[in-house]
Amino acid sequence: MGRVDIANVKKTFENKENASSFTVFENVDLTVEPGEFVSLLGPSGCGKSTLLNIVAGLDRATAGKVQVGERIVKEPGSDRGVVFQEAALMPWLTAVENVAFAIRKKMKKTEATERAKEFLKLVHLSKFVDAYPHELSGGMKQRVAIARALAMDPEILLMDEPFGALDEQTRTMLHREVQFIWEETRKTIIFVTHNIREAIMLSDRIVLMGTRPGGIRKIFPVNFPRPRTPSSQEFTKLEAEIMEILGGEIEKVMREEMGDDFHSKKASLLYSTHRDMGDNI
Ligand SMILES: Nc1ncnc2c1ncn2[C@@H]1O[C@H](COP(=O)(O)OP(=O)(O)OP(=O)(O)O)[C@@H](O)[C@H]1O
Repeated sequence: MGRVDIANVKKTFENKENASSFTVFENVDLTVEPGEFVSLLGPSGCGKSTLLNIVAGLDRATAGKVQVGERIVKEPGSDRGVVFQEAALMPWLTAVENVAFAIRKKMKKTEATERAKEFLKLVHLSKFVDAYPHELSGGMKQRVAIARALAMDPEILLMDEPFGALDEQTRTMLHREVQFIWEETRKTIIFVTHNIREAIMLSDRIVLMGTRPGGIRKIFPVNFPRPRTPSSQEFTKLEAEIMEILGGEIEKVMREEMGDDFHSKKASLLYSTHRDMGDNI
């Protein structure tokens, strides 16, 4: 239950127009234990979303295999709930109707509504069950999306930069929320992020991915207790360790994208400014 095995996975995208191909990553091996919270962290384009989509069954691996428990992943399934950066709620339905819609085939309407309310309570939205998406803030919409994914009772929750589009304050609040949900439900969570602090705040382990060649660079266990404080010594020490490798990966990406315009000093300056602002990188 809830265990994810990613074995020797490779992903190549074919470009039919110019008959070329591009391998995003290969030899990716990762086991996520039941109830574990694992973040995928890495520079833009290293394939975090691609890997998550393969686990979700929304994309196929070119080689290797992904298993959830004993089942080989070939397509999306109710054992895996996905939350994306945009909540993608149906604007003509209220919060409770949005959540109930996702489970209405499995049970009677009244039961689906009750269950939807239960999960909106879990994400602390009881007061907003009858609100329409346009009446909700970005953070609230994401909480509805999380409630919708949880209402299907998946073994695994796959989250693709769920807070990437939100402001810092809302993101901090939702970190607490996700931590609470994870502690309450003990779902296995795989969480894609650009943000080192977010990864350290939430995860049991952080999987650092890189590019050219794409793959896993290093896995960092986060061994200190929650709730975690970014100013603590153990937090900043781990942040610096991760940054050391991630900084090099980001420079590689920038060098490739900017060609002759690239200045390594400028890149590290830009990077540390973003870091000091607690920003995404
Ligand atoms: N359908 C596709 N066809 C061709 N190339 C693709 C496709 N989807 C993704 N890619 C490429 O694969 C690489 C990995 O993309 P992916 O979105 O997984 O990276 P990422 O690490 O999640 O990036 P970001 O953090 O910017 O979202 C990128 O170079 C991207 O352009």
